[in-house]
Amino acid sequence: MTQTSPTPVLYRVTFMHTPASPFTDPDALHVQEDGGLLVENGVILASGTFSALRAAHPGVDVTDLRGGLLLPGFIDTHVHYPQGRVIGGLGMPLLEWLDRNALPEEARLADPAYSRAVAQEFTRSLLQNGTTTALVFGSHFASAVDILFSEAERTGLRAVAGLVVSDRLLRPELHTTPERAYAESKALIEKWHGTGRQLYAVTPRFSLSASEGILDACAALLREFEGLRFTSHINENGAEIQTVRELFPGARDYLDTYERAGLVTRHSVLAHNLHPTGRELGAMAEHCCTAAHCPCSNSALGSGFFPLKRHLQAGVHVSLGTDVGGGTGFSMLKEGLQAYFMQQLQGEGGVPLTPAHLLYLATRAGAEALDLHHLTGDLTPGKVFDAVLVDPAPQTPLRAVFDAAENPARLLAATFATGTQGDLTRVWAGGEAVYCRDRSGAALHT
Ligand SMILES: Nc1nc2[nH]cnc2c(=O)[nH]1
Ligand SMILES: [Zn+2]
Repeated sequence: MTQTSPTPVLYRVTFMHTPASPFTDPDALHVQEDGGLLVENGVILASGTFSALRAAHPGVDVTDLRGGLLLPGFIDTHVHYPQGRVIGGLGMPLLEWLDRNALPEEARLADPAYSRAVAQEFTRSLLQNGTTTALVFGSHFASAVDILFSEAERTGLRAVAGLVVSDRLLRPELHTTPERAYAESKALIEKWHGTGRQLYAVTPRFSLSASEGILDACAALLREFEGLRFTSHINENGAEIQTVRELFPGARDYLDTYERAGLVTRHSVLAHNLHPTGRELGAMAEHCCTAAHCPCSNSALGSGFFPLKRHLQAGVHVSLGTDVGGGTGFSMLKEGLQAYFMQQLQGEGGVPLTPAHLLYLATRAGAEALDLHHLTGDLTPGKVFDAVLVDPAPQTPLRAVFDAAENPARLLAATFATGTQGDLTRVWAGGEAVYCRDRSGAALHT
């Protein structure tokens, strides 16, 4: 990635962010109309009203973004790098979808030329959707993971990613051994963990495809290297859960297959968790791990409703993920809206989500899940300037709402309800403009 400019810039724009959680703090949403954000060397130095910041910093160049709405860069906590080209495999439950749709494509990433093209599409898709940090489910091939990290670093995406490891029940070309999984992961960790914006996540695909030996190899890596993250899948689909039960007769439940190997910690993010037991929720809360909620995928694969209320009551942290390609695309706006819909559809059992909840789930909740909230996830001074500008073009549905809005809260609600990638015109990662689209629709970066 190119160096950030050391020259300070004062951005003039209405901005919103959630430095706290609306699930616990009713005043979590901060709205600054006609705001100012002073950014230098990629870091936010000061924030407030534009007029106050202008008075305090009269000589600084101003970038005028009035008419738009600035939000923190989105944080997608569950998205599969090798599945961008198989979005849209509708009409199948999880295990059939994996066999027929996802795994044949994942096998193609053995070819570095193919994986480079996919990595470029993937990083571009995330950035142009305003996602500046992602917990990425990598590839089964070390060469493809290396290519992903180099593309992420080149484009400015903060990827928390790793080699996906499995040793049974997928396809032979996707299987490895505990020894090879350990050795290949270690080499990637030594090259990429903490390099630039990149971090490493130890990633067994799911217990269904992982022997105890390979889970132990994952645990050895977590013990050996500081600050690694861990991610996998859990409790997504009835047939999957039943198979895991049969494969691990000694485990108390699905979580226990990871827990007894020492894989469930503050740095663990488990995707889905649609069908948890009370014990699993209690243990997840105790270990301070996160459930990544992926509502578009849950709907597309017919996996079920996410029991958000039970997670919150148990004290389990929840973040949001697109789960491309089980999910339907890279938009965290669409994902937030689908989360809202699915809670609405649960009636009394659902949690009524406000636009502040959706913004929190799409930004700060992900930063907390990844233990990166000291760096990103909101726009308070001291944070890196990871941000996205919503600035709908004239004569579009969202522009009509923006122009008519009587208060800024309406802008946020409408952005989630009807905003698309086409309404996002600029994205910054670490203060650098990594995506920019002019009014004609031409992409100027990435
Ligand atoms: N949704 C989803 N669930 C999984 N469980 C194991 N692999 C996958 C995957 O690729 N997508
Ligand atoms: Zn997934």
